[in-house]
Amino acid sequence: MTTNNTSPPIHPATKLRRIIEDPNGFVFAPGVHDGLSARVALASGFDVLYMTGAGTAASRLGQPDIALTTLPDMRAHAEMIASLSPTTPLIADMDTGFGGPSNVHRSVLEYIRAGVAGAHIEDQTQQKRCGHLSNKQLVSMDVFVSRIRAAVAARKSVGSDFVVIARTDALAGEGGYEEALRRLKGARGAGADVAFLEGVPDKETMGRVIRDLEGWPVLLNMVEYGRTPTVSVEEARALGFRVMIWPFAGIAPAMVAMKTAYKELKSTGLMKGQEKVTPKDLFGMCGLDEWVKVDMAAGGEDFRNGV
Ligand SMILES: C[C@](O)(C(=O)O)[C@H](CC(=O)O)C(=O)O
Repeated sequence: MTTNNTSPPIHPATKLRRIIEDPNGFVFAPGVHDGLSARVALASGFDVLYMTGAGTAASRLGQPDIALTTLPDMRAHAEMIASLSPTTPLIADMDTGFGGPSNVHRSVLEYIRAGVAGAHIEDQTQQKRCGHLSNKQLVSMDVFVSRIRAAVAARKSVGSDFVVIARTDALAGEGGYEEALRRLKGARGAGADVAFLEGVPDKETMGRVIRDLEGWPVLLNMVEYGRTPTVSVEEARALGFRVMIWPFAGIAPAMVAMKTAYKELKSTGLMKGQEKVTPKDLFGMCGLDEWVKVDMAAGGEDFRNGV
């Protein structure tokens, strides 16, 4: 009998679930909005990534975060990002789950097949909008809980450790905090793994939700210049949050850098003052060396004389 000493890599969903189930575990994920941002985040040492839906709408479609992205858009984007480092957990935005329980069920199976480790599903209506905009419309608590129930059933149906994150946008609605808490507790009852209170307005509410959901992992959405005051990773952790995402960490600075560069090119006809980036630097960031190794290992000739 032959033995194989190399254990198979741990599936990223299992990795994520283990961190979340460890009472001292903490997940800290930067937003990535496309392949390049994912590459840069990985090269910066992040070991969990967050695919922002707002950033996906902006980078893939050039559109605002107002429900224009469909399941195929989000799934394809997530699959591409997850494929760049198949062992790194990717948490992805799943908006409303894209319909009724059957749609949510199917969306979760699609994300699992795409290699996504976990996703958040919210209680806005189908025509949702970014959680940091005004006049959001909510579905009833029953509809929300049925979305979560469908998501949990989907992951269980394929024996996946996929992490289901229940997001409520109810804080901004008429029922305020009490209604949001009721919804999160309902989602917990339906088997969600993590609570996500969207648009937390102050530190007092941060502490309150942690206390009120004691024993259950809570996510902090750190959208800078949104409704939530900026807190550091250390502070979030000290407050008791177990997951923290920074959705705009890549896309906001990228937009600023592009604006500056395009403006300069348009007005001066030259690109000056930028940090030097050669084509090889860019391709190197995107895995050129690994592809050269793949080619050589297979006995290919393509890169024998260098690139
Ligand atoms: C977390 C979020 O769903 C996202 O798409 O990244 C957004 C972020 C944003 O648009 O500010 C949200 O909070 O709704």
